[in-house]
Formats: sequence, structure tokens, C-alpha cells
Amino acid sequence: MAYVLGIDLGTSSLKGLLLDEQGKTVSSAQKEYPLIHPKSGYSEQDPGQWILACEYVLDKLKAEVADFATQLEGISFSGQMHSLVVLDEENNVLRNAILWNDVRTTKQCKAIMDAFGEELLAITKNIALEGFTLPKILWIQENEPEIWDKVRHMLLPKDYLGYWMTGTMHMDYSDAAGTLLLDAEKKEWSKAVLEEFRIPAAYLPELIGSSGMTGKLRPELANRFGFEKEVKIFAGGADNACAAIGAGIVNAETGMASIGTSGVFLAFEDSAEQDYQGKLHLFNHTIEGGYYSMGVTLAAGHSLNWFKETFAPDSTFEELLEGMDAIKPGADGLLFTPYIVGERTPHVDSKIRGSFIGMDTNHTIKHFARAVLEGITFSLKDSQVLMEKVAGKSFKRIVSVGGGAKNPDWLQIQADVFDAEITCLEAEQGPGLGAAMLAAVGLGWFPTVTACADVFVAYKDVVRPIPKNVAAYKKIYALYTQVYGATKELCHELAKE
Ligand SMILES: Nc1ncnc2c1ncn2[C@@H]1O[C@H](COP(=O)(O)OP(=O)(O)O)[C@@H](O)[C@H]1O
Ligand SMILES: O=C(CO)[C@@H](O)[C@H](O)COP(=O)(O)O
Repeated sequence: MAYVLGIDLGTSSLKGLLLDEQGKTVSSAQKEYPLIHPKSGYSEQDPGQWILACEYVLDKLKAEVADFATQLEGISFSGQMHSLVVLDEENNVLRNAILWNDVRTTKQCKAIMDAFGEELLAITKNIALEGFTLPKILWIQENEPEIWDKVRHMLLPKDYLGYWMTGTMHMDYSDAAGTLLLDAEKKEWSKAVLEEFRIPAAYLPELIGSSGMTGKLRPELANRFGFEKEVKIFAGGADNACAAIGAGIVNAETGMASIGTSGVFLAFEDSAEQDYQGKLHLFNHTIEGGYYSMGVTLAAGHSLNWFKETFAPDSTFEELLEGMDAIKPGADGLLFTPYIVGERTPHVDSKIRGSFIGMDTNHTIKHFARAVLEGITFSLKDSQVLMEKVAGKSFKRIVSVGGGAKNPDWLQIQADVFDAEITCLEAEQGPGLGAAMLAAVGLGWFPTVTACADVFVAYKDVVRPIPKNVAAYKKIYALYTQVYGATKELCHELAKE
């Protein structure tokens, strides 16, 4: 039986998901790596760590699956979006990658919008936000001119891994869309944007479809891992686009809630015509001609991680979240906003910070944990509401993916807050599954991503909304939406201290 490998280069770890031709999981492996925060609001990673993690995952799969080295035919990627990797003329990494959740570029975003805002929105379908790649490029131009002078190539994380595997540099349209350098409808690097911001087109890689082949595994690596057949490498896609195909979101009827380090509420779009005026992101999909819209909570799983590491460092997630169902919706009057690293949707604000509102002497750590789960979910609800209001969408069913889908009580909270049926994937890893699907399509196992989804995507457990909880959350969500306005000035003042 032939295999495909989907590699998800996430923010907290690199995960490999090995599937057979029927889309059945053969094995999986994972390796964590650290985030580097040199200053408040800065978030970086060493690209060398991604390579080490990938080597670890390949070694582990080889050790665990007897015919891995003889049966693997193709590899593709799902990658954290927007994060900038810069290389010199010898293709060496010049500095740590500046990540999607780094918010140092508020000044550059303002300058971009003042000079070029409307045209940028018309060309790229998005406005300048701190997380996107273009402001990071401008930040390097302004603050590290000695680095900028040496830059000759710019890649996104999964494309750097692809370069390591093949020796060729490519970027697929779904990830290119998150750079703010792509003309979304023409599917080419925008000359107007590049000229406006003095970015040489030669620094950018060749654009390619997500299931396009970028090369073969380099002979040194094939020998190192003992692969006997030629292993073909396919471009892959942005992690949220991959999660969407892995979740079977290949048409407009179903939404996706992804809770990884970030949180994403996502919907399929047939065209780039839906005008969200930059309030939501609109990106090219991994499916030929398709698009998707989404809103992003910067610290979704990251908020829960922070809470666990700070207040219950010796507990596992399972221990911390045990007994959540014993606490009523609303955590007995405790509200949490997950703005601990600033926010993106619906409040573009790098200086806002999180809060717990309504602390009471009777609250225990379990109330706080429930409030964190609820606050993260409310924040994703904000994007759902935008899609419903602006585009008239209505979601009866939502596929929940990412680490947040592991906890049954959180799935019930999602069903009740979104007021929709929640379902999860058999495969657990949405982005890795999507990446493996792109390799399967690239290898010609299926004619289209949709045909592959019919075979590879399987769901488990439907969680239905409970009417009395839905009613309770309607009231609490209305209060939640007021916390941003009520705490904004305070947070901005505190940020000056
Ligand atoms: N058992 C669990 N229950 C609830 N949440 C979990 C659990 N395990 C992990 N998580 C959450 O999932 C997040 C990681 O999700 P993942 O999809 O792996 O992220 P990424 O792709 O960003 O690396 C963690 O930050 C954590 O908050
Ligand atoms: O910035 C975005 C999307 O615009 C993030 O969703 C990143 O793509 C990182 O994803 P995770 O590692 O949290 O899955």
C-alpha cells in the first residue's frame, strides 16, 4: 500500500500524518519547538528548529512503520501563515523568522494603509494587519537595514521546509495570499504592491498551485532516511486552507472552527467578490479557483496554554479541564477576554490585553478554566457574527479542528455558543490531513481535492446545541462584546507604563 505524508508546520510543533491510499491513518509523529519572545509583542522562531523537528518526525515514522521507507510516495505541507523567513544569496537564514503572532509592526501597518490602503484592499482583498508578511518586510527595511541589504529570498515557513527537501523555492497561492503581495484574482505577485514598497520581485519564489510538484526529495535526504522509491514533494498550503480541506469545507454550507495556538472561524467562498472591507480576511484557497474567508483570534489555544502554565503548571490539559461540565455556562459570573497578545478579529488592536471580569470569592481554578474556554469561543463567535451580518451566511454545522477539539466539554461549549451542530474529524489533525490530501491529488490518486475529500475525510461525534445553554450564552455573549470597548483605553494607558 502506497503512503502520503502530510507535514503540518504549526506554531507550537511540527506534526507528520502518514496516510494510505484510502486515507486511513497509518501513523503520526510530533515534535515541539519553542517560541522566542525577545520583547513584549515580538514572536519569533528559529527555522533551524523546524528542520530538526522534521528530521525527528521522519526518523520516528521510519522507526514505527516497517514499510515507511519503501512505500512513501509523496509529501506535502501545511504551514503557519504569514511568518517571514529571509535568506541571503547563499540561501542561508539571515535572522529568526518573524511570526504571524508578532505585533511589532503597528507603525508599518498604519503607513501602508495611509499610503496605499484602498488599492491594497482591491488588489490583495485584505488590509494591512500586524501579523501579515508585508509589514514585517517593511519593519526589516526600516529597523535592520544591514539585514535587508543581504536579503535575496523571502519564504514562508512551509516553503523553507520545502526548499530544504528539494533545493527549489516555491510558494502556493493560498500562502502567498497571506503575504499581502499577491494579486488575489490574477494570481500573480502584484507589481503595484512590490513597486510601492521597493521589494524586488526576484526576492520572491515561483508561484504554484497547492498540489503542484515542486521537486523530488534531495538524494542526500533520500539516503539519510533510506527511502527506496523516489519521493515527490508538492507545494502544500496555508494551514487554515489545509485544515479547511481536511475538514471537508469544500463548499459554503459548513463552517470551520480551528483552535490551535491561534483560533480561526472560516467559511468557503466561491469567488473573491464578497466584500468584507478588510473586517475578515479573504484568501485564495488550495482548491483551484476557490477562496475562503476567516477571522482570527491571536491567542486561542495560546490563552489556555498561558493559563495552564501560569496557574496549573503541573497539570495536564485533561486534569485542568476535568469537571468543566459541573460548572454552569457563564462560569458563575466570570468572563475572560483572550486578548493576551493583542487581537486581530474583530478588534485590530496590538495594545489591547486580556481580562477576567467578575471575580468572586467563590470562584475556583475550574471557574477560571471554564471562563478561558468560553472567552476563546466568544472571540471566534465574533467572526461567525461578522459572516452572518455582512454576507448573510448561516451555519447549521461547524467542523471543529485543532487541539481545542480534543476536549468534549469544550465541544459542547462550541455547540452552545455557535448555536450549531459541532462535528470533529476521525483523523484529529485537520491541517496535516489537508496537506496529505494535496500530495494524494498531486500524485494523481484523485482528480480533484473534492474527490479526495470524499474518500479521505471522515467525521466522528456530533455534538448538538442544548437550547437552555444557547439562551444563556446569548446573554453572556452580549456582555462579552462590551468588554473590549470598556477596557480599551485602560489597556492602552497601561501599555505606556
Ligand atoms: N487535551 C486538550 N484539551 C483542550 N485543549 C487542548 C488539549 N491539548 C491541547 N490543547 C490546546 O490546543 C493547542 C494546540 O493546538 P494545535 O492545533 O496542536 O496547535 P498549533 O497548530 O498552533 O501548533 C494548545 O495550545 C492547547 O491550548
Ligand atoms: O495568522 C494566522 C492566520 O491568519 C494563524 O492561524 C497562523 O496560520 C498560525 O496557525 P496555528 O499554528 O495556530 O494553527
